[in-house]
Amino acid sequence: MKIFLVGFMGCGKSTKAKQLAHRLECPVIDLDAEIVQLTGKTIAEYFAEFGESGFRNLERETLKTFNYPETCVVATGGGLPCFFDNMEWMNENGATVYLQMEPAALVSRLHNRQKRPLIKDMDDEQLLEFIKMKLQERDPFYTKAQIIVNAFDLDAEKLEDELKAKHKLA
Ligand SMILES: Nc1ncnc2c1ncn2[C@@H]1O[C@H](COP(=O)(O)OP(=O)(O)O)[C@@H](O)[C@H]1O
Ligand SMILES: O=C(O)C1=C[C@@H](OP(=O)(O)O)[C@@H](O)[C@H](O)C1
Ligand SMILES: [Mg+2]
Repeated sequence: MKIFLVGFMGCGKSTKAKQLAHRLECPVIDLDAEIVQLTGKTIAEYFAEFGESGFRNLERETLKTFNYPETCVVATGGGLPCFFDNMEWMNENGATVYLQMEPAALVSRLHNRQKRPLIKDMDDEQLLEFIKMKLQERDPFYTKAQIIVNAFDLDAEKLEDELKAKHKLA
């Protein structure tokens, strides 16, 4: 079973994917990190060179062509479910979990903005407005996930229990 974690930047996908994979004793794949490895560029450099549309094309390609192990946890980038048919593809090819979090909590998690080109020059106030606007646009995609959890106080054990209940993980 492939488990895809989706949600807004800062909700903890990359962090929780590692913890969950550790509990399940399976590999973790972070699609942003795979893109960095594949291209030899940071996400910020890739955006600067090829624009957001270039990044979205490569992101889709990476999602769909990666040679996934049978069981793994996959951290997706925050925008990935909201382009092309990526969300449907994940729902058809694995289990999907939306790590949901309030805008103000997301702001408090997003200290390291330089790594994230969409928000790199924003102060807290601008970021809060941006998140409120973007979440309205993205929530309809995220909420297509099979499991929706509150990401604020989420621990990996609870997440594992939810997945076992819903997907009969071994
Ligand atoms: N449970 C947590 N409590 C506090 N901070 C967290 C927690 N989980 C992640 N973080 C921090 O929040 C930020 C975003 O986490 P990250 O896993 O990179 O999110 P995403 O991949 O969804 O953008 C990081 O700085 C990380 O250290
Ligand atoms: O929300 C987005 O559009 C993005 C989120 C980032 O991933 P994280 O959600 O892991 O920060 C990364 O893919 C890129 O900067 C674009
Ligand atoms: Mg991440």
